[in-house]
Amino acid sequence: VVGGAVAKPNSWPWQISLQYLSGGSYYHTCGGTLIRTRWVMTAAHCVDTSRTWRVVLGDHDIYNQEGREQYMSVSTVYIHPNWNSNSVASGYDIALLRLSSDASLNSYVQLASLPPSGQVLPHNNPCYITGWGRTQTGGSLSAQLKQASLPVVDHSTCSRSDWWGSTVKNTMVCAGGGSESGCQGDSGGPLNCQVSGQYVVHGVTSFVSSSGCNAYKKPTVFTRVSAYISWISGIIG
Ligand SMILES: CC(C)C[C@H](NC(=O)C(F)(F)F)C(=O)N[C@@H](C)C(=O)Nc1ccc(C(F)(F)F)cc1
Repeated sequence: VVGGAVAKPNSWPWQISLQYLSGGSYYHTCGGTLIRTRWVMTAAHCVDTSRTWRVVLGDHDIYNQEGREQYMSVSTVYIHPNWNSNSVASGYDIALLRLSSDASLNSYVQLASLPPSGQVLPHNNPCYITGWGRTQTGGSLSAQLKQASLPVVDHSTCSRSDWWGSTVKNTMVCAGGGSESGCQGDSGGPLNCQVSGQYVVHGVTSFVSSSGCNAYKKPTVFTRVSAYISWISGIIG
C-alpha cells in the first residue's frame, strides 16, 4: 500500500496473509479474505504456480509472532476456470482456497461480508485497501498491515482512454487514482467498502500500472466480487 497508514491491529479481521514455503521458511506473497471458516478468497494470479501455501489469520506484523495468529494449511486451490495468466486484462483474477481445518473466530479473526450478486458501487463510494504490499513503487513490503482510502472510480471514468481504456472490464472495480494505491504484495487482498454503515468486501486486489503503483490516472484495479458470487457459491456451497 502506497500512502495511507498502519492499520489499528486486527481492525480488518478478515484480512489474511498468503505465504509460500521456500528453503524451510514461509514468505508473504499476497493478501486474501476469510469468507467462511474453511474458505479464503484471493487472486488467481497469486496461486497459479504450484507451491506449498499457508494462510495466516489474525496477523498484524508479518515478521513477528504476536500471539493472535492462526497458521492454516491449504488443502485445495480453486482458480477461476477462465483465468488466463497471460492476460490479467481479461479478468477472472479470483481464486478460492479451502483450508485444511476450520478457523477459530474471535475478535482478531472474523468473516468478511460479500456484496449481493451484481451490485456496482457509485463513483466516490468510500473504500479502503488493506495489505502488506510494497509501500512505494519498487520498495519493500510493509511489516505491519497498512490501509489507504481509495474511493471508487466508476467504469465510465476508469475506461477513459487516458485512464485504463479498454484494459479495464466491467467485471472489475477501479479505486483511488491519486497518490495512494495498492502495490505488489497487496494482490489478492480486499477492497473494503462502506455500504449502509457496514464494511463489505467489493474487490480483490488485481493490478496496478506496470509504470508504477500510484501512477497518475491509473487507479488500482480489483476483481469485482459481485460479478463472481454465483461462481463462489457454486464452489463453497
Ligand atoms: C502480476 C500482475 C499481473 C499483477 C500485479 N498486481 C499487483 O501488483 C497488485 F498488488 F497491485 F495487485 C501487477 O499489477 N503488477 C504490475 C507490475 C503489472 O504487471 N501490471 C500490469 C501488467 C499488465 C497489464 C495489462 F493488462 F495491461 F496488460 C496491466 C497491468
